[in-house]
Amino acid sequence: MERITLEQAIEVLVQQTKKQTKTKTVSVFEALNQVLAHDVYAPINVPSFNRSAMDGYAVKASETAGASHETPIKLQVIKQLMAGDYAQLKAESNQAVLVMTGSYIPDGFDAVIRQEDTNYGDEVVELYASVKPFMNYSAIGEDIKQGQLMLQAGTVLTPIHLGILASLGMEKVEVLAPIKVGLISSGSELAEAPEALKPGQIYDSNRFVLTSRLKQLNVEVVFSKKISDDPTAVACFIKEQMKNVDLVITTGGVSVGKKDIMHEVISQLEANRLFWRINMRPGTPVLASLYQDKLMLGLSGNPFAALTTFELLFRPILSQAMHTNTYTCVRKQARFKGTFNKGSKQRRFIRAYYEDGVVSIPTGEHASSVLSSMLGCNCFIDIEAGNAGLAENETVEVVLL
Ligand SMILES: Nc1nc2c(c(=O)[nH]1)N[C@H]1C(S)=C(S)[C@@H](COP(=O)(O)OP(=O)(O)OC[C@H]3O[C@@H](n4cnc5c(N)ncnc54)[C@H](O)[C@@H]3O)O[C@H]1N2
Ligand code: MOO
Repeated sequence: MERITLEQAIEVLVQQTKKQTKTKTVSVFEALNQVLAHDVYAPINVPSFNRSAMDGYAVKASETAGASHETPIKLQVIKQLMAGDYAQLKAESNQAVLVMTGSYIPDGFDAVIRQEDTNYGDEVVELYASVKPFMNYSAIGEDIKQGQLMLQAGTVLTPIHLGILASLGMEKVEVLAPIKVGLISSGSELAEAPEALKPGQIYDSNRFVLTSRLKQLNVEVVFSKKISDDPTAVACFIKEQMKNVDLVITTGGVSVGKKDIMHEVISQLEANRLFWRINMRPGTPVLASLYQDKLMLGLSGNPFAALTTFELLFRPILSQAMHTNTYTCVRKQARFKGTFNKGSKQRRFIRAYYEDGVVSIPTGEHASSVLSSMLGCNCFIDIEAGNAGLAENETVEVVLL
């Protein structure tokens, strides 16, 4: 089978991804990182009344003209309104209302003079400065106007979004149900703590990286299982579990070795192979298939390869499923700092750190089998096929994580 490009692979995967149709209603408190199912229009004005932005006195601006320490103006204080108080008043001439920051400003008053510019009077207040109309006055709807489109369907909810929903008095919100993913790391060499390592074994790290990454992306991880290199065991497990998930991700067993069992798994399941091998390093031998009309994404077992192909392939799938492009990797041009001498016949992604238009690479190993030098990295540099290496100050393209 011909190797395909990364873009072709993404296109095939996205085409086979069904959009999530299930929604659920959650409390705004629980909605962090979930995808909004519908547009939200503001049901109320925020604030829903004219309010004071200062501790002071609500006045009519025109009645403060010319006030100074030499020529104070006296107003009658007809009411004291703390934040949360309300009173229906009829403003008459030369009157003021003592207000606090956040207090309701009764109709007829159009500005607030801060208390520092007064004698703090209780019944009569002396003003030592004038104010312009709407000074220190936060008008109804200043923050949000009733009827305004506030949040669009497909928004991945952040703390600010939740604050906005809360300020609109919304207790619950309808979100897309997270998609369900099952994860399998395959390999007879894989151990898991507290098991002691036998000679020839390594601890399974892929499952921990990918499961936690899926959770960060608000995906429901239905199972996360380590299985030995036994194609029948893996096929049986997938057969049994496929009904519970929207997609299965596996790591390991996709290359050409005797124990690269995922080819046999696909054949036992009679799944439909979509592609095998992408023209890129790391992670070349990605094996994608369709089983029971659902995607199975077989990633390489090498930890850096598994992580890279997960980010590059799964995020477009998730964006498609969740009706949003928020998960899609952001690309930027950057100035390369350092040197990278490894030439590359194939397109290559290397781990790096991007900040303020400059990208640098870690000093550790760049091998596909090495996870630790990913520490502190926040992007990949996308290096085109045939590149001889990277030179200082060269402009490169980075994919942000
Ligand atoms: N003769 C050839 N050999 C290999 C080729 C090739 O074209 N011809 N391709 C190489 C490339 S490139 C890659 S990438 C790997 C892909 O191997 P697999 O995806 O089949 O993965 P495994 O062989 O199962 O494992 C590779 C490596 O990663 C370790 N591993 C596996 N699972 C985990 C895990 N969950 N946590 C941590 N480490 C894991 C495993 O022990 C191996 O060391 O094939 C090359 N070979
Ligand atoms: O494709 Mo592999 O480059 O070693 O991860």
